[in-house]
Amino acid sequence: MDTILKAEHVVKIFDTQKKSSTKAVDDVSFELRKGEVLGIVGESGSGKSTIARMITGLIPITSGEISVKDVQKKNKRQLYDKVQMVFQNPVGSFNPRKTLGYGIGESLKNKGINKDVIDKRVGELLNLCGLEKEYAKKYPHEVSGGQCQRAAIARALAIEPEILICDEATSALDVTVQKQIMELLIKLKKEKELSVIFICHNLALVQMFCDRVIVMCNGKMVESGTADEVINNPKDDYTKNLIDSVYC
Ligand SMILES: Nc1ncnc2c1ncn2[C@@H]1O[C@H](COP(=O)(O)OP(=O)(O)OP(=O)(O)O)[C@@H](O)[C@H]1O
Repeated sequence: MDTILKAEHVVKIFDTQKKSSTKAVDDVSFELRKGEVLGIVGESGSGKSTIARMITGLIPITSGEISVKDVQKKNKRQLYDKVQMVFQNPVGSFNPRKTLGYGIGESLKNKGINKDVIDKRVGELLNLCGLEKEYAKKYPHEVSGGQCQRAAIARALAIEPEILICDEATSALDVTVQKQIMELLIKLKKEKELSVIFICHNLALVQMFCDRVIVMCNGKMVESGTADEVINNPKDDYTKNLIDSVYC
């Protein structure tokens, strides 16, 4: 499988005050292959979201490098077209005064695409994500959390990115809806060859749906491998504890 994203010796230091700083990510290297779902797990504060924010260019990298295939260094426009992100709180991520359809089509409008084409595309995107096209007329507060997360995924897919980063995107949803959203991501991976980075606390979901997993602890990557290897046969003590705390 082709490598689509490569992180090499990535470090992120946050300077909180003059005398104190936090090494949120410490010498992390990994790669994402085309059409795979890569899970990132680890306790709260272990650096998972910081990795996601560096990949999308929301925050700068202190040292090391993250390269995305066919994206020139520091070209934010190219990066935005290739990498999209979905967050934990779908309702809050939409403008409450605008319809879901408006939110889904906004990036296309910004590209100068005409309204009829956008409306058609929004309907297709909603269908792809398991919602009827009538949902385009609804407001974020008029739909369930799971439906809103589907709409958020539709919005992220509007400009046909190759990489989707889901940062705790299922965490606020109940278990059945979490599984449905994961099944949608797997469908998109198969149909669109989408590569997904799935940041999640739920190891059972990660084992079920991710191809490979990396485990973060205090900013360091302590283990990586296939989901089955890491979860059924963890080598690192931290991973063992993480798994025991969930399954015991
Ligand atoms: N903007 C910031 N300024 C200072 N410190 C930060 C900032 N953002 C994150 N940190 C710190 O970096 C570390 C890693 O945070 P991060 O949000 O990446 O963890 P996480 O693994 O995603 O946690 P969670 O699972 O709770 O979302 C934490 O110690 C956090 O307090």
